[in-house]
Amino acid sequence: MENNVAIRFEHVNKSYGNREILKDFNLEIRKGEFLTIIGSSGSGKTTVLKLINGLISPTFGIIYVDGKDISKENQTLLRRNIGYVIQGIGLFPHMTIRKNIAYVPSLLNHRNKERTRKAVERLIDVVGLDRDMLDRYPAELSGGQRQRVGIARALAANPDILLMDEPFGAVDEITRKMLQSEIIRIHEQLGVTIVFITHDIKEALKLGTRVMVMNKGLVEQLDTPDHIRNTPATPFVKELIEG
Ligand SMILES: Nc1ncnc2c1ncn2[C@@H]1O[C@H](COP(=O)(O)OP(=O)(O)OP(=O)(O)O)[C@@H](O)[C@H]1O
Repeated sequence: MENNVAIRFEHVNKSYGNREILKDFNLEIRKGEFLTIIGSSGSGKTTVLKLINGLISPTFGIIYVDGKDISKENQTLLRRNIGYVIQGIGLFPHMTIRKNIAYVPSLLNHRNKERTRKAVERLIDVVGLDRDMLDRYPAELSGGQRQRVGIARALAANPDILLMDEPFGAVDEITRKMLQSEIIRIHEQLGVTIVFITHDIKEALKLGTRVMVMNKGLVEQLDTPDHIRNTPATPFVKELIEG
């Protein structure tokens, strides 16, 4: 496998009981790509994300991360290299923002407090929050600010891959726009591979270097935002674009 491939699904099938959710699913995501996934509810988007970080296993088929078959990898190490951001990220309410961000193995493991402090400050800068928020508690932040902390925490492990499941779903339109600009900047700055689920076609087209449209466990179209916009491959994609 070429070494510029971050994630690869090879003939993956995922069933829950006798319900087949993904059918002969194939996907290659290159390193540094920003892939957005959009599609009907229940089409298997979250299933794809959970398969990447080994939270669930395929029924058939193989998933490779950085060229390695993940079923043969140490799951803890795999997940350490993959950040996961979900809507309304569960911050620890009794810990300050500083502690919440530092609460990852790579920062906890070394005893160098100064290094941890610097790393946390760098992360809070990266997600565009003021440093004076570090000593507050999650309840003292707005929803959008908490979401930024969630991203900072996911980045704290210095992951190669960032999985984001509707991370901006619960915030107002203005905050959403700011978070979108922030994640584009973070992607450009850190070169991390991002897989991002959204229900908003505008968001999918704005953020993605490629967009995957899913419907009922199948890929309707996987293409650049321009191609999706200008040459929708199926009636489903056309309807999505025309809204
Ligand atoms: N643990 C489970 N057991 C049984 N069925 C499941 C399980 N997890 C998900 N499903 C089903 O699999 C299908 C795909 O779920 P998934 O969460 O991947 O969809 P999604 O595209 O992310 O949907 P949404 O946009 O609504 O979040 C759904 O029909 C869901 O009900």
